[in-house]
Amino acid sequence: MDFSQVIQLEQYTKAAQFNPEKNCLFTTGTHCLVSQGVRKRITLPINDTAQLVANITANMRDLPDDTIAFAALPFCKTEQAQVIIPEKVSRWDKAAFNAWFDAELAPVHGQKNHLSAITDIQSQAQFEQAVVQAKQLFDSEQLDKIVLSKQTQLDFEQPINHHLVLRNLLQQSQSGYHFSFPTLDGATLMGVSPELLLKKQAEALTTNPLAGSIPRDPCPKEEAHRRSVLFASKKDRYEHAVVIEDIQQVLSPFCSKLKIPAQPELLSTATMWHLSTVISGALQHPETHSLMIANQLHPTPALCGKPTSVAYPKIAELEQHSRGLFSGIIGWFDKQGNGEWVVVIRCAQLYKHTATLFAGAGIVAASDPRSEWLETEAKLNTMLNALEIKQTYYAMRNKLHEAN
Ligand SMILES: C=C(O[C@@H]1C=C(C(=O)O)C=C[C@H]1O)C(=O)O
Repeated sequence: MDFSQVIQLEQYTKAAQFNPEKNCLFTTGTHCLVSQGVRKRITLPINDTAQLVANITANMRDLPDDTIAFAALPFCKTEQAQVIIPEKVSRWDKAAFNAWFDAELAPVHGQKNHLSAITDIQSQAQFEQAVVQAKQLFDSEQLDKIVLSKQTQLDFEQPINHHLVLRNLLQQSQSGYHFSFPTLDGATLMGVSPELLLKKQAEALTTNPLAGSIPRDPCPKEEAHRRSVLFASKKDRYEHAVVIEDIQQVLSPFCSKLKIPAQPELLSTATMWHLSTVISGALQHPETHSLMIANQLHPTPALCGKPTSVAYPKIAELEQHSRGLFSGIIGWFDKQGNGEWVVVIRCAQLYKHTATLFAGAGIVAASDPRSEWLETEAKLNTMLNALEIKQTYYAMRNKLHEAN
């Protein structure tokens, strides 16, 4: 599917309205893909990439040529990918979808989300302690970088209003890749990722890794200061360089051309600044499936560490919980293997009265444990804003802090 071609705007009928608890959504650039119905739902192991692609190809073989599927792959290679092949996928202009969704939402505007409790799966002290422990690993020179994350569970008085959260995500983050995916456990994985792992269209490849971050600030003067601090930060430039080096190693064997800018740029989301590099390439074999490459890039050192084989088991040890789909990858692909994959960050798993939020930060030898914790707090703001609970969240946090 080539999104550079003119897209026909399809109007939904009342009977086929988009429901975040049932349908998949993925936005990219100025377009939005939304699913209707489920033709097939499958789970597939991801530890063997060639087998994964063979399984996917076999499952799509007898389907019409214009079939599009959505999938979410977990962080951990011993877990399974969830694939949804819908009955139908509509392609919308993103602004038109946004306006339509907002208008459709009018009757449920009143149903706000009221936060009742916060449960940290790792406390601030535990997270900072894990950073200290990780820094000791750098001393023994086993590791260049490791990404540590936390999960926070938020409980609400009523079941979460999924429509409202998605509407807010679409409106608050104009750029980025919005996604909504109904997972097998009955939850909805919803968020807006700023990070493109891979876009593949015929022979053309693009990836846009982010690593090295600083929270945004409402004051323009402070904002300008933060941008220059981030751009000049040796610690963040190193964190970023480790990712670029790894991606270059994975992509080179696939590509006849690979263009990697000599230095990163700054990219902003609604809440953060990041160091960003847009890498483009041409494939030697244009028929290579996007997942063949994406599953080998995943997890990059932006979400895991370097070397991957050392960072991977250390993450399990230091975080002491499973990431599940968080920091995995999510995207769409067509029968020809074209597709787009983004990393599962700035998101939440919504289930009945509960939202589980995820945030991580890249740790290198020069990391300061408190700053890394604050970075993860700032990264939660995307979802706190979308849930419309930021003020209550911080008020409750302060109370918890005082009580301890
Ligand atoms: C892990 C997250 O973000 C990742 C880590 C980053 C960093 O360490 O600077 C930046 C972007 C992402 O690659 C997250 O948002 O939860």
